[in-house]
Amino acid sequence: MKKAMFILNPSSGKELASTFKKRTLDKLTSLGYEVVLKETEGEGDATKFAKQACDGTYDLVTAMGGDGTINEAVNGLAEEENRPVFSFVPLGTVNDFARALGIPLEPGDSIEMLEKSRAKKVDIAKVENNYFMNILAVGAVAESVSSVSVEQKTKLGALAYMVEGVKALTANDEKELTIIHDGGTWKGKAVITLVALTNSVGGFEKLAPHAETDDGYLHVFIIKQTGLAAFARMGAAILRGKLEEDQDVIAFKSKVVRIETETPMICNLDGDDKGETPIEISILPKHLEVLVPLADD
Ligand SMILES: Nc1ncnc2c1ncn2[C@@H]1O[C@H](COP(=O)(O)OP(=O)(O)OP(=O)(O)O)[C@@H](O)[C@H]1O
Repeated sequence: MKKAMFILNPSSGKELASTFKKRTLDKLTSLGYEVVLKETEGEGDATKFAKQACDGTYDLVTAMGGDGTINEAVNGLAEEENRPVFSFVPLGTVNDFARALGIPLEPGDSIEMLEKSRAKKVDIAKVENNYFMNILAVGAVAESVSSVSVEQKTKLGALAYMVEGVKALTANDEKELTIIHDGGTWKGKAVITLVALTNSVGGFEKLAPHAETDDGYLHVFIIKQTGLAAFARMGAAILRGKLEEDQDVIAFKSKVVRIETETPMICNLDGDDKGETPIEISILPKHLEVLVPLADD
């Protein structure tokens, strides 16, 4: 019999988890899995459980929760040799990984999808001992995201990030950076540097339109200055999928990126603060097999 571990964060998505727990259990059982249910109680649990699922006896790990839980589960799988196939039911505010993979954002639909799915090999990125699937940010937005409170998130959802992001980006707080990449070294002042793996960043599905989940590259955007006028212009460019054409943006792709700053700066990985500069980011091509809808290419 096939075996699946179902990792569930009961606090995710305004308690939606309890509503969808039974449906997920029933679906996995009907697909022929013996299911082991693991409910998280706090930070690190999803990572610990996902690691346990790499003991060679599991075929599938299904995680249900927000981006935080999904990221934790991927971090548990990333280092292990016997990685089961991964799937997830998104219950978050933003759900960038789901958007990028074409996984339905409605939890019921993403549970149904398990029945008509295929395993796709996707890239993840590594920064020291941490892994991310969507985005690393250094600079204004990274600092601002860390200031969004749980209450703000619950009340305002993605808007909370927008409010803090706008505040930070319009402040035009430039920092001296050195970015070493496959094509050379860039030195200069920037407000924020983004390293994206997927097209969807912060819910904007066209921020990095050329980033494919399995293209083997880190997509770097250095935003040199913002201020109110530039911010409005870049906002419009993001909606058209043309950020890289903006006069104050430098964009390139690379397999390895090293970011150095004059003073240590917070790094935000998929929405959570993890460490400080200097950092070296590398891509692990097609490292994780994820269940996506059958129709997705
Ligand atoms: N039983 C629990 N009760 C409260 N918090 C928990 C529980 N289990 C895990 N957590 C915490 O929940 C957090 C992850 O929450 P979640 O998966 O909803 O991600 P998120 O990043 O807040 O989602 P999003 O920003 O997409 O809404 C982790 O910080 C983890 O420590």
